Amino acid sequence: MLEARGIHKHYGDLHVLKGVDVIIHPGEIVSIVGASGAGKSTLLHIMGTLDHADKGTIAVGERVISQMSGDKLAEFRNVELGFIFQFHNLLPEFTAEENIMIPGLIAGKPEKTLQKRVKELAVLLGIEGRLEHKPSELSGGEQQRVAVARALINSPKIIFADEPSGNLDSASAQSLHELFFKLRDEFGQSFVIVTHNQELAQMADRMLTMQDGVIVSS
Ligand SMILES: Nc1ncnc2c1ncn2[C@@H]1O[C@H](COP(=O)(O)OP(=O)(O)OP(=O)(O)O)[C@@H](O)[C@H]1O
Repeated sequence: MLEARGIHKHYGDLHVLKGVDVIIHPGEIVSIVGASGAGKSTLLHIMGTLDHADKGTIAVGERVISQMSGDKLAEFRNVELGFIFQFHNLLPEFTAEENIMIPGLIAGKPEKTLQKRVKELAVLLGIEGRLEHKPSELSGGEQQRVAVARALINSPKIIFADEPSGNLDSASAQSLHELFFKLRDEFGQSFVIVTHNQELAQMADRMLTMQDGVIVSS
């Protein structure tokens, strides 16, 4: 499904990724762990095409996405990849429903189709009663579920999550983690998750441990 080969990244003199290889299979939940500064978020961003590698290739299915750029890459990212961040990055002036629809509107899908999909996702994620509210009127756990729905709206091949439960209390974190596994079990959704949460990391199908810019165990 996703194959990253020989990924190198420098920030100035800092050699952050030193030849990283990763394969993500369909329907797999992979966690990435390691000490602060090991390069986890940098790797996640490069796999998700939010940042460029200095060297190496990334392919999703048959497509070598590391060679794509501009509008083509933006379109691919919007439709085929989903993202969940620690701070959900919801737009404060829009309702939960509008936030969830945005990647679908960007992809040019009809509003009626999107409204139907939002309703289905909201029921699945347990936020059906919160759709008319703005992010500031939602709990942290609800905000993160809205972000999960937004990541799912275009049915992406892979969802990349960077510390998705880093800002949640332990009960909300646990229920978010259970949701990831439910989405995997019911729909075969793949996830790549950078986390300091040991419980989540251990629950994953595979755990990649990074140290000083390389994967030391997988
Ligand atoms: N845009 C940037 N410019 C310069 N240096 C950067 C940039 N982004 C990350 N770095 C540096 O690259 C190294 C790896 O950062 P990265 O965020 O990938 O680590 P991490 O393993 O995700 O850490 P954490 O667990 O603390 O989030 C760090 O030393 C960081 O300071």
